[in-house]
Amino acid sequence: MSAHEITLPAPAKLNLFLHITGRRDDGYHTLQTAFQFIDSADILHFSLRHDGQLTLSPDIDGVLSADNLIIRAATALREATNCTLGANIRLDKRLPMGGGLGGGSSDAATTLLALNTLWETQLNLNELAALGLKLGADVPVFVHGHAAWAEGVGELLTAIEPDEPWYVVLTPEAHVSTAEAFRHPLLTRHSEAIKLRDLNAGVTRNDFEKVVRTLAPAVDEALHWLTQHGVAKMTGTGACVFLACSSQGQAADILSASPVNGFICRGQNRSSAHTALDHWLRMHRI
Ligand SMILES: C[C@@](CO)(OP(=O)(O)O)[C@H](O)COP(=O)(O)OP(=O)(O)OC[C@H]1O[C@@H](n2ccc(N)nc2=O)[C@H](O)[C@@H]1O
Ligand SMILES: Nc1ncnc2c1ncn2[C@@H]1O[C@H](COP(=O)(O)OP(=O)(O)O)[C@@H](O)[C@H]1O
Repeated sequence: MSAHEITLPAPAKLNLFLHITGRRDDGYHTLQTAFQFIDSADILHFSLRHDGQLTLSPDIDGVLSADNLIIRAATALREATNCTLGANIRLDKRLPMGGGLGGGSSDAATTLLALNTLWETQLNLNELAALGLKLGADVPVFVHGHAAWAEGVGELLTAIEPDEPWYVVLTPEAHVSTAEAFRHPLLTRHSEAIKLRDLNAGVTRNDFEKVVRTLAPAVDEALHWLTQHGVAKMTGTGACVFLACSSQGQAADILSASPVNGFICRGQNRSSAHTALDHWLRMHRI
């Protein structure tokens, strides 16, 4: 393994709950949520270039390379640090897109972590998270790499240690635009703020569920079906829905009976991107 190359995962997240508590003057909504990572991930491979060029392959259908959060993250890091190096980046896209699993944000965070290492730009995690926040509200939690209680627009983070259960995640055939969900007239925008200690008191929900169920009948059906087995929730602005299970076997059984496609995975409080980066740093004795 050369010090000019690094391969890191970009894990997905679940929003264990999501309450919208208000709206800022700039139109953005304030929320409370809990993020936990799962062991399903995209895989990104980076190799250093000295000529300043940035390449990404393969393309994602429908996303211009310049709009890809990977290229945007790399460019933001280069500009913030006046770095003149470049990279060839390979993306093995495994996560469903636009499903509330945060794959694009996680790809951006993994890119910041990987290139900050290869380029030796030496930003700390707070500086990388601030850069990431300009790309998307979910990027900071992936940069910090720990399950978190989040407030603000998702950037005020407190590390938490929820259980790490097996989950069934269903991926209904529906695309829900985050912007459309946020501007829906029937969205609950003023949920009462709760305290971190109330997290496990059974009082949480995802405030987007009501509007997304009307916008996307496939989400409604998936939630309806999964609820027979326990407290099912949607993640982010959907479309994916999930259920915590008591064992891997129970998760597999529920998935095999499901009329909707999906996968099973394990909750993780530490991001696999950080675990892999630590391993790489140890191998290179940095
Ligand atoms: C609600 C979450 C929970 O994780 O949803 P998912 O994207 O994961 O489903 C995120 O915070 C989503 O944040 P982010 O991914 O940055 O949203 P973007 O796509 O950039 O936002 C699209 C649009 O939604 C609105 N928006 C977004 C975030 C926010 N806190 N308030 C808003 O009102 C804005 O109009 C914004 O222009
Ligand atoms: N590297 C990337 N991976 C996924 N989506 C990306 C990426 N770069 C830009 N996008 C855009 O971001 C949108 C949201 O993607 P994603 O993060 O997968 O979903 P969500 O925000 O619902 O969790 C995609 O539909 C796509 O247009």
